[in-house]
Amino acid sequence: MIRVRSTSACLLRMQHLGHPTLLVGPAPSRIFARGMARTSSGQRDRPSRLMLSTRVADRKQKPSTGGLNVRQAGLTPPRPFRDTGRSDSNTRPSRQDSQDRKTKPSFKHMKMAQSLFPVSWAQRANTGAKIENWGSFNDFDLLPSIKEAVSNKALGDLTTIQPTAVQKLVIPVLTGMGLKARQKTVFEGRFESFLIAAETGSGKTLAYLIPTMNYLKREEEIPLEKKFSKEEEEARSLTKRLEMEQQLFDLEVPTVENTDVNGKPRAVILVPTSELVNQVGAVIKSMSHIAKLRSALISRDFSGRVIRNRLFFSPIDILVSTPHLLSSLAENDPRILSNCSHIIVDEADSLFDRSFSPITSAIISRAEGLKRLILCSATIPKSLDRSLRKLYPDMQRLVTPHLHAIPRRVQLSIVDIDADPYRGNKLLACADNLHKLAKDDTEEGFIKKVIVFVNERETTAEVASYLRFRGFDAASLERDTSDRKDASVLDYFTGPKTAVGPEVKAMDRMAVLVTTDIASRGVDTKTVKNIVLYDVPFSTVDFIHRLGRTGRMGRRGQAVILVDKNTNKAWVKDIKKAMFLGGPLI
Ligand SMILES: Nc1ncnc2c1ncn2[C@@H]1O[C@H](COP(=O)(O)OP(=O)(O)OP(=O)(O)O)[C@@H](O)[C@H]1O
Repeated sequence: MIRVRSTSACLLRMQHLGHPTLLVGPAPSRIFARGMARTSSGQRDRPSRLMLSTRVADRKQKPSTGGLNVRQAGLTPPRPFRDTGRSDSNTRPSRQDSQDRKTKPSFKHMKMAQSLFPVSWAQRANTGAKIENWGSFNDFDLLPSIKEAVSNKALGDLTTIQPTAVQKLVIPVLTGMGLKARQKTVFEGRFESFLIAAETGSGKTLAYLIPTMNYLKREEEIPLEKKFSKEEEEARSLTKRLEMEQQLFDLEVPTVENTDVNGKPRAVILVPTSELVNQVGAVIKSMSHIAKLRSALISRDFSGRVIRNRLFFSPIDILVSTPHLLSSLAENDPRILSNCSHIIVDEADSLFDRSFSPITSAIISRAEGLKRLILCSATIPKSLDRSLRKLYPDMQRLVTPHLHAIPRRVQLSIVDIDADPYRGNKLLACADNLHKLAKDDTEEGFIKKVIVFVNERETTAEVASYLRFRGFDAASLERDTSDRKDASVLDYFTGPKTAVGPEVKAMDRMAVLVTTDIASRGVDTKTVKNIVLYDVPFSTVDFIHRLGRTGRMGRRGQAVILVDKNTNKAWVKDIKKAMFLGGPLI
C-alpha cells in the first residue's frame, strides 16, 4: 500500500489496485513534484503517475502549493542599494537582512584597524537618488560665462560634457538651488560650512570651483550701494584713508591706486603642497580667462618678490596658497583676509590633521567677513569627523554614494616577497614586478607611467637608484629632493600620454616615479595606469589616496602591493575582498 502525505484534501486512486490514476486537490502536487511515491517503509518506489487536475490553476483561493500553481512570479522589485546594515527606519531587520549579514564578509581585520568614518547605506542610497535629477551643466543655475568657462576651458578637451556625481550633488546646493532652511538660518548669524567628500579622481575641484566662481561673479553684479550700509561705507573710507597713510611708511607694500582690493582676495583656496597650488591654480587660470576673474598662486616655489608682486600690485578675486605661507603673510598683514568671503580647504583631511590644523584654523578665524567655508576630501577619517563636529557643528555634509570605495575597474594583486623567488628581497620583487608590467601588452604605443609609493622619505632615493641600476627610467620625488624643484618630473606624470614607436624596447617604454605620500593626495595623474605599493600604507586612508592616483575619472588601473612577514596579510585580504565586491573600505 502507498501512503500519501496529507490525504485529507485529495482523492487518490492507486494504479496497482487497478484503478485509473486521478488526483484532485493541492496536496499531492508535492508528491508529483518529487516524481516518486514512497512506500510505507519510506523507500522510493517506482515513478509515480499521479497527475494534477487540469483546473488546478483556476482556483480562486490561494493554493497551499508553495506558489507552484501561479501564472506570474510574485517577486518584489530589487532595491537600488542594499540596506543590510544599520538603517534610519525603526522596523526590525527582516529574515533576509539577517541572512545577508550572515553571508556577507565580516572584514574582521579591516574593522580592527578601522580608521574611516562609516557612512550608512541609507544615506548613500538617499544621495544616489537625489543626484539622478541632474543631467547636464545647463540644468544648474550658473551664469553663462561660468558655463562657457567649464565647457571651453576646464573640460574643453572632452566631446561629451556631463557633471560627475559629486558635481551633481554639490553645485545645486552651493548655488542655492538645493539650500535647506536650516542652512539659511545658520547663514544669518555665522558663515555657512560644507564638507564635500567624494572618491578620488571624481572631479571635486570643479565641484567647489564652479559655484564659488559663480558666487563671486554674481556679487559683482550687485550695485555697491546695496552691498554696504551707510555706516559700513563710512567705516570703509576711514580704513582706506588710514591704510594709505600707513603705506607712506611701509616700504613692503607698494602704494598703488586701487588699494581697497589689492592684496585682499575675495576667495582663498588652501592646498597642502606647492604641486597642488600649481595644479588647482592652472584650472582656475584657464577658467578665469573667460569668467573674467583675477587669480593668483603663491607657494614656497616663488621668491618673495614674485609673491609680493602677485599679491599687492593688482586686485585679486581668487588666491591659491599653502596654509603656512598664507598664515605667515596674514600675521604680518592681517588685512589680507579682510575681504575674504570664501575659504576652501582642499585635502581637508590633511589640512585638519594634527600638524596643519592650528594653522588652518587660525586662517579661518582671521577672515572676519567669511560667508562660506568649504572643506573637500576623498576620505573622512574618524579623527577629522570628530574635530569637525567640535569646530563646526552645523557643517553640512555632501557625501557621494561611493565614498571610500575603490572602483572595481582598479585591480589589486598581492605579492608575498618572503616567498620564492624573492626570499625577502623587496627591491628585487619591486624590479621584477615592474619588469612584468613593462612586458605586458597594455598601453601599446605609449610610455607606461608607473608610480611606486614608499612610506619613508629616505627609501625613495634607495629604490629609485636600484631601479635605475636595473635599467629602468626612474626618478624620485619627496619633500627635499632636487627632483621636486624640477616641476617637469611631476608634470610628466600628470600630463597627457606620451606616444612611443614600436621599435623601442619594453624597458624603455616605462617611466617610474618613486615617491612618498607627497604625491598621493590630489595630484591628477590621470594617465597613470599602474601603481606599486612598495610599502604597505599605514592606514586605509593612505591606501585609498595612493590607489586613487590610478583609475581616475572612469579609467582602468592596476595596483601591486608587496607584503612580507610583518604585514597584516588578513587586513590586505579584507581590502582586496572589499574592492572585489565594490563596497566601501572601513
Ligand atoms: N564633469 C567632468 N567630466 C569629465 N572629466 C572631469 C569632469 N570634472 C572633472 N574632470 C576631470 O577629472 C579629473 C580629476 O578631477 P579632480 O582632480 O578634481 O579629482 P578629485 O576628485 O579632486 O581627486 P582627488 O581626490 O584625487 O584630489 C581632472 O582631470 C578633471 O579635469
